[in-house]
Amino acid sequence: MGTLGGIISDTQTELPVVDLRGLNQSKLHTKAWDIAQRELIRALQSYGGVELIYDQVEPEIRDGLLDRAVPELFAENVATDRPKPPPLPYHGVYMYREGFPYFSIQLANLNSLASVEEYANTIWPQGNPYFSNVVWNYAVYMQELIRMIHRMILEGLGLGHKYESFIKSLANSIRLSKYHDDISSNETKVALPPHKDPNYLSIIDQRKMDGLEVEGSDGKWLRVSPMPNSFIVLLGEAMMAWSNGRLKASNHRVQMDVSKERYVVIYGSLPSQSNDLVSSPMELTDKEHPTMYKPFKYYDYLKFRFSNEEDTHKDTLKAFCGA
Ligand SMILES: O=C(O)CCC(=O)C(=O)O
Ligand SMILES: [Fe+2]
Repeated sequence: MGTLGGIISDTQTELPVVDLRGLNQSKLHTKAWDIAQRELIRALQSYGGVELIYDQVEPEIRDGLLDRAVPELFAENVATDRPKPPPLPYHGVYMYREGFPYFSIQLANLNSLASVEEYANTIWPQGNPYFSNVVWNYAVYMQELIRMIHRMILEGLGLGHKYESFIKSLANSIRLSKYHDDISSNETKVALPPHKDPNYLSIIDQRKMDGLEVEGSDGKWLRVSPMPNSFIVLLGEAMMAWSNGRLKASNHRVQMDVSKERYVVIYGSLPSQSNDLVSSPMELTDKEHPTMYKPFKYYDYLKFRFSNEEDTHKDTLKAFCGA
């Protein structure tokens, strides 16, 4: 344990760990940055996921979000007063999976404190400054981290010059999730079935309750048990397509004792609604890497994917836009 700026473990039983402590975008191309970038790419090529040690987020914000703001939100019965299904799958405010003790609230187009306040006002008519501030402060920290990861990915693929325009094309979202079933047995079971996220990247903060499992290249499930100062990052299908399959989308699931409550926060990057074409740059196609996916519109793919949810496509993205 403990190599600075590099990989700590990449055995087949654990997700690789990359240390980002001391790094930021003013440290581009220092030795530590280059090592971390290389190891990040390696992890995303073979697992589609990585544990990042990142200590820039104020502990009061992380604790406040997961220990207070999110539980208080779910205490408002947002999970039981289920409104109509959202107009766009994975994009409305409310999400759940039929038959699983999982419920999630997504705040899309997260671009200002006012956008969080607007949502908070729908739950608490007098507003809830604690909730709004903690969610927005967390989003600001995540924005910095997600930019750093995208920069490492683009540079690692030799496309650093596309970074600014890529970042401009992104939207961000935050999902607040709760897992719990009102049962007395302490049985461990699948609480969220295996899936790939459709977006570019997901940064998961689960803190005290484990449950996330990532499929390794040998098909075995790796139990993820992040350290208190780390985050789990998973690559989604849009990034796999953009990278022309050079990076892999992580297949993952949640397995846990659902008689206990588990809260999770996921910050994500995805194509913006006004410009949602996912098209792999031609630099990533050559003889050894023929085109894997035709350019596609992200929101069309979401509709396809979620209208085929019960379908048994082994690879939904390929079925939609495979070349
Ligand atoms: O709860 C977790 O750890 C991951 C949840 C997840 O994969 C999702 O909501 O897409
Ligand atoms: Fe997921």
